[in-house]
Amino acid sequence: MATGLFGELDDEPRPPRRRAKKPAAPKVDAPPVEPPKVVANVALARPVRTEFSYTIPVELEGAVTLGVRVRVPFGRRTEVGVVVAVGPPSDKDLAAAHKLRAIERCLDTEPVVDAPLLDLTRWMATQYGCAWGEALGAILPAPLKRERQTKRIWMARATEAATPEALAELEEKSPEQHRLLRTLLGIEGEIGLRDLTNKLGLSESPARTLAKKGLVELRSAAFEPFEVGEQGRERSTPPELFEAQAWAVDAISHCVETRKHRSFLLEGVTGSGKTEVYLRVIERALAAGRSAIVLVPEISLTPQTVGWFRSRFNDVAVLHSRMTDAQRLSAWRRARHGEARVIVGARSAVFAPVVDLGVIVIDEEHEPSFKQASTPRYHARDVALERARREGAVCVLGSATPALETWHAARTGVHAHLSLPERVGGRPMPRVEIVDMRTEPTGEFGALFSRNLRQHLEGALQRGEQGILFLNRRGYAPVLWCPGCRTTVRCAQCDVPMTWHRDIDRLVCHLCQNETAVPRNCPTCSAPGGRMIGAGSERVERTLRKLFPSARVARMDSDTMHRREDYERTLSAFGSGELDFLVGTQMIAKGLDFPRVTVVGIVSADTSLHLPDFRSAERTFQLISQVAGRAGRADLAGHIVVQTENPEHPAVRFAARHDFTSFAEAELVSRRELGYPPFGRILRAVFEDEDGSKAASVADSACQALHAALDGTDAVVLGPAPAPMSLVRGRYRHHLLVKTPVGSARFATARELLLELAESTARPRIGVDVDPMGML
Ligand SMILES: Nc1ncnc2c1ncn2[C@@H]1O[C@H](COP(=O)(O)OP(=O)(O)OP(=O)(O)O)[C@@H](O)[C@H]1O
Ligand SMILES: [Zn+2]
Repeated sequence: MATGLFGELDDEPRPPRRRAKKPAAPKVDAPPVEPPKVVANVALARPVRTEFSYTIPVELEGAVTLGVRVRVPFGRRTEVGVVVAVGPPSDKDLAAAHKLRAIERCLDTEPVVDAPLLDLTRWMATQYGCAWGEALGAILPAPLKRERQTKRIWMARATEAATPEALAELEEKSPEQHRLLRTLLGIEGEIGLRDLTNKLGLSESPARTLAKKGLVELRSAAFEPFEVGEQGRERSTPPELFEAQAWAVDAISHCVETRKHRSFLLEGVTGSGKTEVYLRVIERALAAGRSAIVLVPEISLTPQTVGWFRSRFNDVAVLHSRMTDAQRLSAWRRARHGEARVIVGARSAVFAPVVDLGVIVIDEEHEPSFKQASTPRYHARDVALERARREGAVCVLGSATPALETWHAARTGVHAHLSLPERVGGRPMPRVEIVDMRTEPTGEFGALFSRNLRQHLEGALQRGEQGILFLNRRGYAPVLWCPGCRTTVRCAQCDVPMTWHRDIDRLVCHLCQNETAVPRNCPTCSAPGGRMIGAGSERVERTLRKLFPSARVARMDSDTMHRREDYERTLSAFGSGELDFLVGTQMIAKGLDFPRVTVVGIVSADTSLHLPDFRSAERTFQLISQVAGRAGRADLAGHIVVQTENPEHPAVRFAARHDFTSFAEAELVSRRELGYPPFGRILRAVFEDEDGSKAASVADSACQALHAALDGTDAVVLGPAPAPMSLVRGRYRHHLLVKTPVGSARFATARELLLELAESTARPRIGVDVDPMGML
């Protein structure tokens, strides 16, 4: 039985990186073998940066070509890999000719990866320091990574027997079953079991046990060929372009039509009609016989966004993380055979095997979610630029708040800089008022809703308009604090405070999803009277309902939105005016375009301001601008209220004035001084182990090795130090950073050193992140 090609499913956690076992050597008295004339190099998804040579049996000659998947023996098992080269054996192969083993089977009649994509994955492997096979693993759809495809999935629902009593009984005995059943009880109808367990961080076994007990019904269902936003989209007639839009469309399309590779930054304020520019460029790319890929952050893959594309083009395929195997494979095949010429998707859609790629659009290009958090840790923007360059395509990076890297690149001529400085129809940007929460009287609602925000919400409610309230934190209160011993209740597995979720009356760890009952007395000093401090989206929702008892309110965060249907239903209710206020986390920050929204409240602008990350000001600026951009998009004027305890912070002040340029200029000055991107490059290594001292000591020796190799050069080694998240799921975490100027040869030196260490170390687990987007 073959093990999964590149791990079973790409969203499952990867096993710790270990040194791969070399195939067992045959007995010494094996008869001498004729050296092979031709061997195949096969990339396997193992964390060793090398390919493996195999001989090609006669019956497979001709079938084994570049880019096909093959099954090969590996150690005592077999694995599936991709053929990346076929040719005469190397000297190394010849020296070990008696050890070469033969390919067992060929799984494809035509290559699954074409030559340009094969080259692109090799570039990725070098760039991000992973095995070629691991990079290939990122581009193939999950079903192709397994030899056998699953055709059915499990749907779960709570049964009649799942009464509150039955649920309460599980609470002590089996916290995992309790968590699963409780969540199921909160869902109307059924939900895909894998979606649910992935989200809750559980295996499928609690579900099976619950099914045996009769509390959960599991139904095996065939994949349904349903896609987002497929139904009921009317063809829409495109509006006449405004001058700035027309100019941008022409500049970009000209390159697409004349097959000239070029990259563009399309900087356009929120509501300036960037999407219309993408649509027109794609239209012209299609007319020129070429294909298009549109990348959006997963979170904005809303029916609304997708609908815009479906309403214009016939052959759109959508790729997102919640698709079933069959849907993903079908979209991928349609792209490959030229049936789908427009692909809309999240990060990994950058690899869609379209025919004659003409343009890649990255909307909200500054979003950190374009960087993958696990191996291969690629950034879809960088991959898109590289792919476009290799395939003679055009890359369009669109944003109201470009990443400083992108903006700097545009300023220095790397990207052509196009801008849409005004909102569609000359509408004014919404007025932003900053409220200093330190001076706001703390009454019953004061800490959460300033007088100013209350007034605006009240006005909107009276006029029949709508409001959006944003707080990037879920739960009711993020901290349970004991005034007796001045400690907070923390997760047993992670070094973070537990969040009180009032709807379920549990304390939840946001890192590992563990829950406990709310203790009556302080677990540290046994004193009663713990205080719930701070606020999350649940608290905002409850307080809002108290403030405006007649208002119709919905909350959108990952606790209330379990399925795509939930999300779609809530948004469409909001769109059709069945709701007055929408409360939510970053789930509602972007992409939404509702004409009746006139008030937006940012309940606290401070959540991202004090993160230990050099991008915290940039993130804060982006979040405020995006959320603010949801208001006043049609004929009604918009009001934004930004509540903060840091009203003087440049990120807050400049965002309130919609002044990206001044913010970027100021921020770049400090980036330059500190040698951070875009002026410097960063490498980060994280050392994780259950044994904290082991993680610390290996991090320490890694640092010494880096100092020995780099001291006296332009590279700076920082650390080691405990990572900001210093304990997660029982693993202690230490990290170090290497900083070099852009273009320094030392960057590669440091990367190699760290990668070699990571490959040769079983414990602690060492993760190396090239150009990291986060420092936690
Ligand atoms: N030329 C045009 N004429 C009339 N309406 C337009 C035109 N271009 C765009 N619009 C409309 O203006 C609204 C805002 O456009 P769009 O959503 O593309 O802006 P955006 O720049 O992508 O905004 P955001 O960054 O906030 O998502 C949409 O409802 C869109 O249909
Ligand atoms: Zn935890």
